[in-house]
Amino acid sequence: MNDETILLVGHGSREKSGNDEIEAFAAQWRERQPGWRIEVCFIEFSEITMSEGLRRAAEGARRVVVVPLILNAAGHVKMDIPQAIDGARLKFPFVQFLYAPHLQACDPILAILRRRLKGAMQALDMPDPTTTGVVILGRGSSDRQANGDMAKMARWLMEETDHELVDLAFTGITYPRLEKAVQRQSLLGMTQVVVLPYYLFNGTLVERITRQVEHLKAQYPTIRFISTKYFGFEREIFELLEQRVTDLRRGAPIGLMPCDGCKFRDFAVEHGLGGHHHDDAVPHSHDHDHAHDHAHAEPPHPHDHAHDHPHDHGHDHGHDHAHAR
Ligand SMILES: C[C@@]1(CC(=O)O)c2cc3[nH]c(cc4nc(cc5[nH]c(cc(n2)[C@H]1CCC(=O)O)[C@@](C)(CC(=O)O)[C@@H]5CCC(=O)O)C(CC(=O)O)=C4CCC(=O)O)c(CCC(=O)O)c3CC(=O)O
Ligand SMILES: [Co+2]
Repeated sequence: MNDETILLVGHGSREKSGNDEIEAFAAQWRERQPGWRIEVCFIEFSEITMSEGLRRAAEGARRVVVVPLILNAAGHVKMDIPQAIDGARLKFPFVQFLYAPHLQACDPILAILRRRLKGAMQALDMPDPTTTGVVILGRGSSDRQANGDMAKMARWLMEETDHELVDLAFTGITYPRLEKAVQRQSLLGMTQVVVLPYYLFNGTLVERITRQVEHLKAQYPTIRFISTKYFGFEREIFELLEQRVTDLRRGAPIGLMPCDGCKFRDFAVEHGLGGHHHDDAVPHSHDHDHAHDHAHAEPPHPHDHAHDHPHDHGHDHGHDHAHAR
């Protein structure tokens, strides 16, 4: 399929090494999939903006598959990328643009967290998990749906391990912050604390986390701290993205997102944005947590995040969250 471009959308960072890692990730992906034409662009902090990336991807292509290299769905996934795609559709009317779902809080991501936690426990010489607190440290957003998905991961990790205390903290925007989570874990008698940054690549935030953990070590000399590596290059990330691409090519409905807790609901209703089905009494029983088990065909769901579904004319933005049309 040489008339198709995969456009990988990374977040981007002021810390150049983070952007270099995303380029390196794309290079590794090309090695895994030599037949695919893979381009890269960034939401922020790069000359290769989304509009530039979309232009490059559209060149000589009949179809562009936009694949966000993003963990959670907040403003970037719900607003920024769809807006950029809308712009590209106007500029390149003969190119079809498909929008894949973000990575999501799902079992493959949980597998990475479990591997990181296991490695940390080994590095600590396997202490008692009941006195070893865990803190999943997410970026945080003002979207409670995205923040809630992280809470789900903390819960799942607790259910899959012997750690009794798996907390969630955020680097910014929302609370609690790492310091508060550690303060609580200290009061509850934890003698080890494992910090699991929920990040894909290096950046100013990851570097800040490293400094914060050093600070905490000095502040709590009786607690042993360990902070694990971000997970952009893990096998599961490549596999999730590949699943996204093959699902979209098949035209499978994927990445269903429930409306519960969605911060753009009122905005969309107020502005009468077409295609936004928040008021429909659609049961969310088939809200998929992972994009893996989509072998069964389902009718398109209004929250189907597979934008520009090839068989879904006139409703090309499945999860129509308030992007202007
Ligand atoms: C350092 C900083 C940039 C700077 O100023 O240098 C930075 C950096 C990075 N953000 C990343 C990720 C995300 N950023 C957001 C959202 C926002 N990020 C914003 C600020 C900042 N982000 C600056 C620090 C401010 C501070 O001190 O806290 C906000 C406030 C303003 C804005 O950017 O619009 C806006 C809040 C919107 C709201 O209110 O909700 C979301 C959620 C979403 O989608 O909206 C995700 C998750 C994406 C996912 O889920 O993957 C990554 C990639 C991490 C990785 O690799 O995983 C980096 C790279 C790095 O760390 O350098
Ligand atoms: Co950010």
